[in-house]
Amino acid sequence: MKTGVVPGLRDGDLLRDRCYVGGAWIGATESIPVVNPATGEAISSVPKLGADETRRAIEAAHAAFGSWRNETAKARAIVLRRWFDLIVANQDDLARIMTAEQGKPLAEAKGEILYAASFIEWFAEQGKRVDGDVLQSPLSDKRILVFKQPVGVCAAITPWNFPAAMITRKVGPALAAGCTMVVKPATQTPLTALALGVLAERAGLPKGVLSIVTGSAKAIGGEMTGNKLVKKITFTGSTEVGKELMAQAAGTMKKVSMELGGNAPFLVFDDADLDQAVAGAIASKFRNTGQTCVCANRILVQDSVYDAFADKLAKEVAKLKVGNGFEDGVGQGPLIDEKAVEKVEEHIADAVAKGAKVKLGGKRHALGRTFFEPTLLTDVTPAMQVTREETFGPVAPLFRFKTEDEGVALANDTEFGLAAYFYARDVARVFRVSERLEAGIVAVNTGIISNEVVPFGGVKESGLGREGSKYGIDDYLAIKSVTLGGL
Ligand SMILES: NC(=O)C1=CN([C@@H]2O[C@H](COP(=O)(O)OP(=O)(O)OC[C@H]3O[C@@H](n4cnc5c(N)ncnc54)[C@H](OP(=O)(O)O)[C@@H]3O)[C@@H](O)[C@H]2O)C=CC1
Ligand SMILES: O=C(O)CCCC(=O)O
Repeated sequence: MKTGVVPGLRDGDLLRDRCYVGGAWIGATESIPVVNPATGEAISSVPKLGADETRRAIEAAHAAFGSWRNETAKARAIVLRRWFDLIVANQDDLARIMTAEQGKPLAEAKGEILYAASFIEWFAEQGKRVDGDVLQSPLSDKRILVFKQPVGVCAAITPWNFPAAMITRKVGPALAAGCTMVVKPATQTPLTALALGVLAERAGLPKGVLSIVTGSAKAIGGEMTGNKLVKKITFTGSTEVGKELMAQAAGTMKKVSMELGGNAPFLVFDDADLDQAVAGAIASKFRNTGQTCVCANRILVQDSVYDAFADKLAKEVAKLKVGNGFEDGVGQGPLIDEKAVEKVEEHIADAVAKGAKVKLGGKRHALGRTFFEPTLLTDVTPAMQVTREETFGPVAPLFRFKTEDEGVALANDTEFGLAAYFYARDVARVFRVSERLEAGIVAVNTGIISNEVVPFGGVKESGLGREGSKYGIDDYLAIKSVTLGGL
């Protein structure tokens, strides 16, 4: 494997063009190129696997389940801790692989690697705290116990925007709980996933406990959702595909977790600290060049502070440096592909046609390809496409509202309910609005909500289940009651 396409990579062995199935690294007759979105250059290729290889991975996971579940939680935690240590030790190389295939700036990629590692460390510990229960029996001759047991073989499908963290946020709790797992990473970012697989193997994870398959989404997804050995499907990605997978999984009544699309409101009330609100808006809106499901998608600003906020925000947006993620000082990398750029252009064109004004940016960046200018739109109204759909790009649309009730109603006027942000200083308002926002994740006076301790997940069409946090392991456990009679 040539490593020059990942600048500065020290351990070339991390860059794999094979998949990890049942403890072996396998190829296929067909392969899929992996392209650097900043340069268009092919980095490598990965095998185009299908249903047969996925079935093999599932069968290996099934075979491994018996012994993995019977290990003590402490023994599993020791292996997971070794994996965590290796991820941290190799953070620089992993980040370089990620920047090459995903485009995000190197510093942001390193941040994601540590974020990803934190889920392995956290769940290694949490696994030791999965306790059963003894319930108060309503009958004097009976005792009622509760066991918590691993659900079994799990299958995960993950997106390209967080090539490491979306995997570890699923694998960490699954393996800590005693489940085994087959992962299908996004076709655009499989190399980070495979590198994590290399480190899992080095950490001593038994064969079959974790497999990573790349290839045809429909064939792999079809096998994962149809195979009776799989007891749980966990997915992060678009709502459209999530619904499809959920319908497919219904055939064998699998447990499902869905982290789907968002349309996050970001409210700025008249009592907000505007400088802090601007900093939060930049952090939330422009993280990963606007390509996260928790990015602020609609910035709703109270009338009396609208102009001041817009001016302050424009000054900060203008400072964002666009470029190849390997260059120093770059804060905004490329978008993932041409289709993503077209979606951003479509949202801007639609908004402008309906009366919005481009305060800053608004077009492809002079660097060409998939680079886009950080954009600020004002006078945006609910009639515009950007109000309904996730833009998934560096566009900050500013809406105006008059009263708290109107702001909250606008914020909730979406079928999505993942993240919601607001800036306010009045304590009563902070409580009121936190309670009224229809979202799984609410951020008050901050633009960043992601760490291993916060429960992550949505309501409405943003999905089901919670990842990370002390609750995240529950999705990988089945509760069994045991009633003892004749006492
Ligand atoms: N909630 C979130 O975190 C994310 C939301 N999105 C939203 O979705 C939009 C589209 O992004 P996109 O990458 O296409 O998201 P998708 O939902 O299409 O992709 C996410 C994952 O699902 C896989 N997949 C796609 N189709 C199927 C299928 N029929 N069966 C099984 N697996 C499937 C993909 O595989 P493959 O890569 O092989 O196609 C990938 O691994 C974005 O613009 C954004 O709005 C996108 C990414 C993350
Ligand atoms: O965009 C996503 O796919 C969700 C991950 C973002 C985060 O964990 O903060």
